[in-house]
Amino acid sequence: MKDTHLAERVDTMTQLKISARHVNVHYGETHAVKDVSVDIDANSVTAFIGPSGCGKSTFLRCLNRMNDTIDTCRVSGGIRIDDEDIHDRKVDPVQLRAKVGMVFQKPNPFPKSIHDNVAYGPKIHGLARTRAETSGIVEDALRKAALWDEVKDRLDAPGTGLSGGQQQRLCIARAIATAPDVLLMDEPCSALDPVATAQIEELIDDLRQSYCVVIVTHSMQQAARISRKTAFFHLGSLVEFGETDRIFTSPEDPRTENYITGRIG
Ligand SMILES: Nc1ncnc2c1ncn2[C@@H]1O[C@H](COP(=O)(O)OP(=O)(O)OP(=O)(O)O)[C@@H](O)[C@H]1O
Repeated sequence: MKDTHLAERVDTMTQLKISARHVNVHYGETHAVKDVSVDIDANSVTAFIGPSGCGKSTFLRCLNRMNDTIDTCRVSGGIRIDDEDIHDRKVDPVQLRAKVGMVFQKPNPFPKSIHDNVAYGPKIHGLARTRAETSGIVEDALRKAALWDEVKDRLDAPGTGLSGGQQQRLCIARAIATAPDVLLMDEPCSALDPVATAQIEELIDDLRQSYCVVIVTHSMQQAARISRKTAFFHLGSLVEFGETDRIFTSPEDPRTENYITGRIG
């Protein structure tokens, strides 16, 4: 009996990727994220949902210290990834962002070729020393982003010339190319049509096997389709967090229920 408990505990421990404790974020006088604590699993998709302005994106940006780049923004509390404090003095935020990649709402390829968009990160992080190594990383990342077959014959063409959905997959390939463990996605499908959205959702489902994916979405249907756990935010607070199926079928907090039934938000 004891052994079973231990096995369960070890299993739980090995699955934990990100642990946030009492995270608060202020922009000047605005208290955007209020005392948020949450544990996020490895190799899993976790969705952040909630009405506009509830702090989902702000909290997401805490996970790779992207808020450090905003002058008025103050973050307090603890965030550990693989049990390492991401605010420790020895953590270089640029390295952290390579390990915790980010994909934004609007596809934002660099004004460079498809190849160079993906090669850029590995080059600046010293992951590729030779042309052959770079090509290998580019191909691997484009394959993982389910884009290789569509672009392999035109790697020198500009990334900005691709369709919206292809551009977003290029941005995912760019994030993957620096060998991250975590992929943060801030409404990655909101600028895409339903076909491109379905392709990205399918891709996220594949990526889950190798990465910890955290996605902010306005679409509850999307959260229900792709995530294993869901966090519902409201007015800066994390109101409820748990298995996605449970959150959508039997939420514990009336605010969650009001949101998923369309009464707020
Ligand atoms: N750069 C910023 N400077 C000042 N205030 C900001 C900034 N970014 C966000 N805020 C404020 O912080 C609060 C949370 O915003 P945030 O963008 O995190 O919410 P959200 O839930 O992601 O919203 P949405 O779904 O509309 O993107 C809001 O009141 C917003 O106005």
